[in-house]
Amino acid sequence: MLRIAVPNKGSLSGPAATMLQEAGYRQRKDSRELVLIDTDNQVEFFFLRPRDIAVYVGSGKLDIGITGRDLLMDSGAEAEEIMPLGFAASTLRYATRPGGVRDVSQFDGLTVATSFVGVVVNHLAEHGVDASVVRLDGAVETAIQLGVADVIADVVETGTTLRNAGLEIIGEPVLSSEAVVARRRGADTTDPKVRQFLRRLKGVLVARRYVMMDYDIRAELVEKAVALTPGLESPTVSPLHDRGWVAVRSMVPTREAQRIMDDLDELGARAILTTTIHACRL
Ligand SMILES: Nc1ncnc2c1ncn2[C@@H]1O[C@H](COP(=O)(O)OP(=O)(O)OP(=O)(O)O)[C@@H](O)[C@H]1O
Ligand SMILES: O=P(O)(O)OC[C@H]1O[C@H](OP(=O)(O)OP(=O)(O)O)[C@H](O)[C@@H]1O
Ligand SMILES: [Mg+2]
Repeated sequence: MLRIAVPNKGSLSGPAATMLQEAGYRQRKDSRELVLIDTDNQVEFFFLRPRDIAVYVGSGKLDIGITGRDLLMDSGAEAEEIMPLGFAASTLRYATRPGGVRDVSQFDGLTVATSFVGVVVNHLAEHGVDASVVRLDGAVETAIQLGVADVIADVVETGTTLRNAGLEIIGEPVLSSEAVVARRRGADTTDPKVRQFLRRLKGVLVARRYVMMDYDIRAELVEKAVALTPGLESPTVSPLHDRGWVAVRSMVPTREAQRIMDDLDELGARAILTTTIHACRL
């Protein structure tokens, strides 16, 4: 049985559960359930604190885990990222009061508050800066107002929390994060159970990023049309009963679908349809 760590709370837990459900796995009905066995798929899910997941995976007690890249790097555990999952995207940024220091190079002698002590200590060392680091669990933004720190390093998505706290971002991003699949460093990913799990998640990612596009086009324009919709490998072109026309079927990136439909329409394509992809294996 494959043993998988899944976030039990916070920004990662809802999207992770949705992705696993779309990949065909059973999900817990009650958020207090700690373990769930999906016998049909031969998988055991352990619902754990996002910050602890890298530790369990790094110790080898669990085969695979879903966590944030920032949490994985901060943990110092013997675990590594094997697949980005595209949700819970954020950046770790330094911030301070307007008019304060502008960049990490000016942090000598200052105090930095953060929940990501491992990442921040490494970042300061890389820049040869001698600053103190204070570990806080959350709501780090308030540390400056209360005089606990001069600078904070915190997770930023929209920037609203920082703005509301009267702080501004300074310097370059410390780290760009998103949800990832992690495994023990160097672990065997040729294991068929692990490969099947990764293939299922990849299928969900592709199904989310692409739509299926169908259209009819005059046979002499088909080369121009397929240049607009090259598909992942090669589009399917089928003859229509009316010999002057062909039907084309191709996967296109969801974000570009409307522009491609405009371009195809312009070219003379007709009956241009897009349909969502529910699941796939490529
Ligand atoms: N507002 C946000 N938008 C996107 N990702 C976020 C946000 N806040 C945290 N994350 C990401 O979610 C992951 C989990 O963070 P964390 O464990 O702190 O959960 P949380 O969502 O902050 O919940 P809580 O602090 O209530 O436990 C991290 O990888 C972090 O980068
Ligand atoms: O840039 P924004 O869109 O405002 O999002 C970023 C905020 O979201 C998270 O806070 P959370 O609500 O998890 O509280 P926490 O600080 O207690 O973790 C994070 O720690 C930031 O404070
Ligand atoms: Mg948080």
